[in-house]
Amino acid sequence: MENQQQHQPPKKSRFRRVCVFCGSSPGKNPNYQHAAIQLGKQLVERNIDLVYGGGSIGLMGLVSQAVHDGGRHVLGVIPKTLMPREITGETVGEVKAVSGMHQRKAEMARQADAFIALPGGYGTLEELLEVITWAQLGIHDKPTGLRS
Ligand SMILES: C/C(=C\CNc1ncnc2c1ncn2[C@@H]1O[C@H](COP(=O)(O)O)[C@@H](O)[C@H]1O)CO
Repeated sequence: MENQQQHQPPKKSRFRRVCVFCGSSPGKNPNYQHAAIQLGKQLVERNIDLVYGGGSIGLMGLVSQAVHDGGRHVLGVIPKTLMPREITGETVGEVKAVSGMHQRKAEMARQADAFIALPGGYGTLEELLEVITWAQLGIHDKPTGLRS
């Protein structure tokens, strides 16, 4: 049984790169941090790369570290002005600096095949609602999910 589990073929996904929106804080409930790490590991298990807001703090830092540690590509998209606030220490993967918040969202949406939102604050909510309304307007037809 143990051997069978070790030799499971990798799970296949129709998505190549998924965008994750999540909090720049770790949140009060440890389940949120656990969910961020688990989501990162599930992306790795399915051979899916990550695009996200580029921060190294909070849940953003946890999910990006998990994907990077698992050997998948991480693309962080972040406005230059937010770097001192949302990046502390080493960054993981590729960091793309953009000129503003709108450019960030547009670039994340362009790069992703689907969107997943984890717990977060107003920023996460804003990002999630924007991609939902873009879908409503027919700007994209990429699936959007919420892991609450
Ligand atoms: C300021 C502008 C628009 C409205 N605000 C935001 N739009 C997009 N992303 C945002 C906004 N405010 C914060 N963020 C980012 O969301 C991430 C998570 O933040 P949270 O509050 O911890 O959930 C974080 O990277 C924020 O930078 C101008 O168009």
